Amino acid sequence: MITFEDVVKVYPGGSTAVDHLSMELPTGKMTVLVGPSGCGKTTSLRMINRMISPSAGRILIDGEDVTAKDEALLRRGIGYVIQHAGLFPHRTVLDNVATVPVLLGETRRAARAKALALLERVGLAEEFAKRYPAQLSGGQQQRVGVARALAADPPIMLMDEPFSAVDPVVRLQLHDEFLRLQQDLGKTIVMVTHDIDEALKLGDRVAVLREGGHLAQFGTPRDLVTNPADDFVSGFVGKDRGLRGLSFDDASALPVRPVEGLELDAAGKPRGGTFTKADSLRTVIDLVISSPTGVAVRVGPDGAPDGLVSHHDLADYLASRRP
Ligand SMILES: Nc1ncnc2c1ncn2[C@@H]1O[C@H](COP(=O)(O)OP(=O)(O)OP(=O)(O)O)[C@@H](O)[C@H]1O
Repeated sequence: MITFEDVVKVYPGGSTAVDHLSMELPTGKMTVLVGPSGCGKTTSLRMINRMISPSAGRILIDGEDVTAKDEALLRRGIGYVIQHAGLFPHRTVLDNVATVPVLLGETRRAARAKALALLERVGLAEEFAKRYPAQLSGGQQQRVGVARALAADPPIMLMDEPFSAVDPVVRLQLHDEFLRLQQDLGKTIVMVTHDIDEALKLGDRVAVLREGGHLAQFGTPRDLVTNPADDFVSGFVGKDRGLRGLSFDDASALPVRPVEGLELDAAGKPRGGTFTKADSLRTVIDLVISSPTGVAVRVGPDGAPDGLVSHHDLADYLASRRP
């Protein structure tokens, strides 16, 4: 666990970047710091690995004050990924990733084998290994940045706007890949973004900061959407809060009608969009709205249709859930 205990940062010249920040970031989870420009996100992140020192208060990792640790040892346990990836321009992709394991004492051969495995892990084929960073797209560079941060296998990863320099389509793809990766790795991740959608999608916990380095709310994405602490948070989370809230509930309790006279394609699968019990209610609503027939088809684990939902069924179900 990473604990912020009443942390304050005042820069020379008097601007308060972080104001009495207290929060607990759980081990093995991803916590996202989000808020408008200048609210102290990057400053808070960099105090964790001591690139910046607090003016007051303490930051603890598993109960130990970071300032009590040897700085080099501390950083070895903390990977760092930044916007534009920050790769070494004159080293190949492979060497960018292999550098840290070599510094940590691995043989060049072992480090390269590890680097290749990591590149594959983040979705880069072997052919990219020999290229230089300038010969990659922004999204590919970002993947190399993540692979490089993972190379020392640090328990903690700090990520400062890692996905913001890539276009929106690639960004969504990177999000999904990253969520899958994190499911396997279970690192303690702290990520900074100014994009609330990114924060709500990726964060197990989200810290919303506001101007002057104040913590407006700390909670799960569901907490923020369904129970915003104040007008600032509800304004930041957005106007479609009601709809967003439905992305946190799955369709397991949604009643379905029996499947009758459903048109199937040659493979015996229903035409159009389908959902499973694990999909969110928001997904089901979207399917029903966009379906030419006005119904969405639920399928079982084998892909066979096992129920139908119409506009009316959805409206009735949502009405029945009202407190
Ligand atoms: N080295 C510095 N010296 C003086 N003031 C600084 C310094 N670094 C940051 N600040 C100020 O501290 C405040 C917080 O900055 P910080 O970079 O942590 O914000 P941020 O939320 O990460 O912003 P952004 O989203 O724009 O990157 C800002 O008002 C900034 O101008």
